[in-house]
Amino acid sequence: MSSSAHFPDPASFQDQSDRFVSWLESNPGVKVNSKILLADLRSNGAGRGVVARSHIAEGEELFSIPRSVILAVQNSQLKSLLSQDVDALGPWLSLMLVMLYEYLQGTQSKWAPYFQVLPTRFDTLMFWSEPELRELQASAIVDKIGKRGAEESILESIAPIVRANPALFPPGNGLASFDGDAGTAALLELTHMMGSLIMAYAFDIEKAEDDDEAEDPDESYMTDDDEEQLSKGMVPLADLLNADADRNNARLYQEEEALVMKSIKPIPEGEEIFNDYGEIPRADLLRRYGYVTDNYSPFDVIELSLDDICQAAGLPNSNVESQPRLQLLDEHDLLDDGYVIPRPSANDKLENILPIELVALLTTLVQSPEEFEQRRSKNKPPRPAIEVNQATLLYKVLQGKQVQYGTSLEQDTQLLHGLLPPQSPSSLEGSARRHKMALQVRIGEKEILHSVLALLDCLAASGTLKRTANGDTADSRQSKAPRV
Ligand SMILES: C[S@@+](CC[C@H](N)C(=O)[O-])C[C@H]1O[C@@H](n2cnc3c(N)ncnc32)[C@H](O)[C@@H]1O
Repeated sequence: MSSSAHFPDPASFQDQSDRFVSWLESNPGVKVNSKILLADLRSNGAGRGVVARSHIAEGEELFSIPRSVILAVQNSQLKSLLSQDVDALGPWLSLMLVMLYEYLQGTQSKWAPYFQVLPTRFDTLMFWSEPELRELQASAIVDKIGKRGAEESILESIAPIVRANPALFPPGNGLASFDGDAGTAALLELTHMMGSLIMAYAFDIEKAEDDDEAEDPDESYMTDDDEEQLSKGMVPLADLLNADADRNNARLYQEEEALVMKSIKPIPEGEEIFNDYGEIPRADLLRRYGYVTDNYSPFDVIELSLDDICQAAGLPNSNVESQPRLQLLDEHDLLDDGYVIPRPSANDKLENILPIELVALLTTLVQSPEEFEQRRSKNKPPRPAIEVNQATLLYKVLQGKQVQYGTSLEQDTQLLHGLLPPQSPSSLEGSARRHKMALQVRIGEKEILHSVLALLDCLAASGTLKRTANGDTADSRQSKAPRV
């Protein structure tokens, strides 16, 4: 998110910031260091952010937010107004319901000035149209958006509570109720807004007696197993810090009475104060936070699906029940739906970047029938190794993946350069901005495909690749060997 278009009433942007800070400071116990400033960073494409007014030393307290100010289930009145146990909904849905309640209270809500600075529109993948999503081409991220699952949970768990309590959840906007098609659409829109805010803004809140460091808001949109999860809360101001990979210079500490943001290095005057969202591939950054910067490119990955690997190996399908090779791996907990390969860095060797489960799968798939039967009769998984046949199969999978993207790395690089002058990245809005971010994501993934193929080429050229034990050559079992 970046621009005016994401915020309600953008003409009052600065007033809203000022009112928010005044409201925040009016809460007993809140402390805000006078060396920081809530800044308008829309011209950089970064919405609001926190900036150092003057030099800040390492370890200085930037602000302190008492636990009672956090927008969370335990601090909202809703719990006492409903007969249901709100906490039983789990961390995501319970906070979503509470935020919906507080939002619909309008100015009556304790957090009204806080809602005024939160965006109402997002560039997270949940909100991309089909044509926009197609720009991500073969990126595995497209299958991880989970919009349908989220809507099913909302309709199953949240809608009945909302509809049964119209006095607590007044629909507003000329809508008589949250029933019927129009009501359901409005409810889904509002709950998606709350879900997206939780995904990009909320923190996992540790219990008061725990004094450890904060977790970053890094969970996917309601896709986690809710068991054993910490409760979630919206921490005003702490969530107005942006992040930019290695530019992290502040951290939130969860103390007994308050959540305290401190600098973790000296911050010069005028510099932005950044939180840490984690080492996230740009595809995931886009899914969760709706933005990308090049600083995250070292964390890009590619994901190869089990289906694609099985297909390249000539298996008719990837059903565990009907494929004994997959069954054997599954029994040994070595089977996955997808295999993630990180971006190789300068001196990385192939064996350092390929997950062991992927090598085990490749090894199983290239074994001769006799060899496989031998391992299966002993109920032993294969000994994972990168030999000629495995390398050849991997090569074929990677080439197949390249084809799925539809355009080449060179074409995409040209497209990106043609989009806009690099010095004005934030001048793009709406679909054009999404198009650019999709290009950045798919370029990152294609670069990894190229690098891994190059590593395979090097390995083949080095002459160190072993042939498999049964003497099969790569060419006898696979259609195309690595270029040697
Ligand atoms: C926790 S909020 C930070 C406050 C946010 N900028 C705002 O104005 O409300 C996270 C959101 O900020 C934006 N953001 C964070 N870091 C960014 C960056 N380095 N560049 C651009 N946008 C960023 C993304 O839209 C993300 O979803």
